[in-house]
Amino acid sequence: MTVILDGKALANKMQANLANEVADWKSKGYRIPKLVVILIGEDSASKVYVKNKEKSAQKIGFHSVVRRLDESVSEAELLDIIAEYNQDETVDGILVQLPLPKHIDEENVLLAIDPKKDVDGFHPLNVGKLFVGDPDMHPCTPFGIITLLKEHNIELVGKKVVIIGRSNIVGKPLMHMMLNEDATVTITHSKTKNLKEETLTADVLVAAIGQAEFITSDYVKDGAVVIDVGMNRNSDGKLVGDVDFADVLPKVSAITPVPGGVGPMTITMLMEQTMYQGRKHCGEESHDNK
Ligand SMILES: NC(=O)C1=CN([C@@H]2O[C@H](COP(=O)(O)OP(=O)(O)OC[C@H]3O[C@@H](n4cnc5c(N)ncnc54)[C@H](OP(=O)(O)O)[C@@H]3O)[C@@H](O)[C@H]2O)C=CC1
Ligand SMILES: Nc1nc(=O)c2c([nH]1)NC[C@@H]1CN(c3ccc(C(=O)N[C@@H](CCC(=O)O)C(=O)O)cc3)C=[N+]21
Ligand SMILES: [Mg+2]
Repeated sequence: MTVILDGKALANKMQANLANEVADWKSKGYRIPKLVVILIGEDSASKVYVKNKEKSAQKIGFHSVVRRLDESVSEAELLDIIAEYNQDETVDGILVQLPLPKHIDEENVLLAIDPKKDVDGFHPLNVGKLFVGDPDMHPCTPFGIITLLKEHNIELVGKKVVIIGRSNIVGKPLMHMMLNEDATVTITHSKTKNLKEETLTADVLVAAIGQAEFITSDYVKDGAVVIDVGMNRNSDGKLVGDVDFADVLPKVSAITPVPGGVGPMTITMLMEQTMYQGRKHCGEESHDNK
């Protein structure tokens, strides 16, 4: 029997738990966590993610601020705005939506965010902590994938995990998290020779490519677990993953759908990490309910 790894269901459950915790804090007069999302320009895909994040934050009861900046904002202005939120003690999490306009250096921006407020886990300090096996703030998409697999008791110890895609926001951090779970990890990319030879060895196959329905059943070993990170529009404008779901389904033991798989988990981990910071700063010593 094939298990559909329902990210939406787990996201709803985890977000309901967070909402209960926030309601409890409210009743005690504690300060409520605040998440600031900085969105630059008019990229419509980015706006959808930002809207989903805002919806979840409001449902949980967090203070949620979306700071929209014009495409033409300078790097210096953006760094000043980040510094302002770093200093603001009522702000627990700061996220700058990627990708950035070309005139802004991504590394400078990620370095500017206080690592303690870096709910995306993209600051080099947090990246380094993950690399040495002592993570603090995690990148949300890979963290969501690990959380979903654990919820379904899918064993990772000693398993062969093959990741397609080596981005800093998905593939590379997931490689480290899988290593920290004692999996044996292979990472592949556009220069990989004989990709299929690699993917056919996978007990757990993760597609983070950005190409609609690229992975068909001939890439997948019988009984594998398939995780689809992709968010693509197909020719009819429908949201589809990097995996051809219907083609692969009969072959796998478990699979994530798109939508309703990894996406909602990404947002939930963002909320969890905002709460994680909030738990340190919204307790009895800081119950001024700002
Ligand atoms: N669900 C969620 O929460 C999230 C979804 N996404 C989605 O996941 C997908 C990947 O995102 P992201 O990691 O940012 O993507 P990037 O575009 O940064 O990276 C894509 C990776 O796929 C590799 N690749 C591209 N084509 C091929 C190919 N034909 N064969 C093998 N490897 C290939 C690239 O190789 P190379 O390095 O050689 O170029 C690269 O490493 C996108 O669809 C994105 O929208 C992203 C983040 C969160
Ligand atoms: N600093 C930064 N952090 C990010 O985490 C980040 C980013 N920049 N840039 C863009 C990518 C992409 N990403 C998604 C998050 C949720 C959904 C999501 O909610 N998907 C829903 C449905 C989407 C819809 O409403 O159609 C689903 O899969 O069910 C998708 C994609 C976060 N990213
Ligand atoms: Mg990218």
